[in-house]
Amino acid sequence: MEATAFCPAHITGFFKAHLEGHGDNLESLGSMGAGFSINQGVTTKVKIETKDNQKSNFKITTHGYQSDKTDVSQYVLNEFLKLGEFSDKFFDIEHNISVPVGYGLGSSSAVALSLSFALDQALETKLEKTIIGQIAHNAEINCKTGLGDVLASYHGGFEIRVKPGAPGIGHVEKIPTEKISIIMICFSPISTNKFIKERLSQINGLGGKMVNQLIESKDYDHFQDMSLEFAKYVDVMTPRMQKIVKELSENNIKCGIALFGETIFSMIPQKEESKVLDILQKYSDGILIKSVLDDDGARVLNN
Ligand SMILES: Nc1ncnc2c1ncn2[C@@H]1O[C@H](COP(=O)(O)OP(=O)(O)O)[C@@H](O)[C@H]1O
Ligand SMILES: CC(C)(COP(=O)(O)O)[C@@H](O)C(=O)O
Repeated sequence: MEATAFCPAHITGFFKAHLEGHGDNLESLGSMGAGFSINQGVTTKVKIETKDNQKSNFKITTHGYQSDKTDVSQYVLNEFLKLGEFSDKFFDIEHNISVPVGYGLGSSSAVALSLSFALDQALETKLEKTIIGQIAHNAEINCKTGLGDVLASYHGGFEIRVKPGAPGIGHVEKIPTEKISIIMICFSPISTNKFIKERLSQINGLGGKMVNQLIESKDYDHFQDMSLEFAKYVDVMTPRMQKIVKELSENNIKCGIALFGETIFSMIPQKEESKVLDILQKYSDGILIKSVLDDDGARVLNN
């Protein structure tokens, strides 16, 4: 039994945390906000074998960008283990992570959701799609690695999260766009876990107001302006980021900040791509990523 699934990386431009909800069940927690999913992300392959005399019942291998922990994957696996009698099974899990981990590109949510889809397929548990999403969402909330990324990357596209919560509870409004390119430069990671534990309480209503404004304008340039304002407000702008934002703006190029990371993104018409690349390529200490939107969201891949 074997299955592979993909989940796009997701970038948040601004958000409002919802960490108190109905009875505090994890599915009702999350965030409102806005962002977009891209066609790079995490591909997860699950192979289920018969357990021999291995000590553990699972092995997690990561290809591509590496991470310091795998607790998100373990949470998802444990939730599936509760669904049946799998004590004679060995789970060989392989994540292929094509975006850097910890830079605001939602790698942890893409790990969780691609694994949840792959496990459902490989185990033939035939869960409802929203339940598959809820398992991944709960892993993120539990490990404090994200709030709204699972809801967003479940749906894909350029989205406004108008109601917080896991798939099936939260709602997104997708904003249709012309064919645009996404260019990003990533300099250093910011731990979402640390931010949620230490600084989240200092952020108040701005993200919620921005959601309402974007519902009105539905415009990606407006989204980028608000993302910059939000990043200044939550005080994540470094001098290096300010310098690049200034240079892009002097060349009439809009950009925003990926939360939480020292990462700048620019959503631009495809014909302007080379202008942005020419500027960002000079900063050779950053990881440059060129992408397009993924409109489909997380999914099982046919092998
Ligand atoms: N299987 C996993 N793969 C990648 N990261 C994981 C995994 N399990 C837990 N994590 C944690 O999630 C963190 C990445 O999440 P986060 O800080 O939110 O960054 P990102 O913006 O990339 O989502 C990693 O540094 C790691 O501590
Ligand atoms: C911004 C964040 C809280 C974290 O995002 P990341 O660092 O990519 O895990 C996100 O989950 C959201 O709710 O919008």
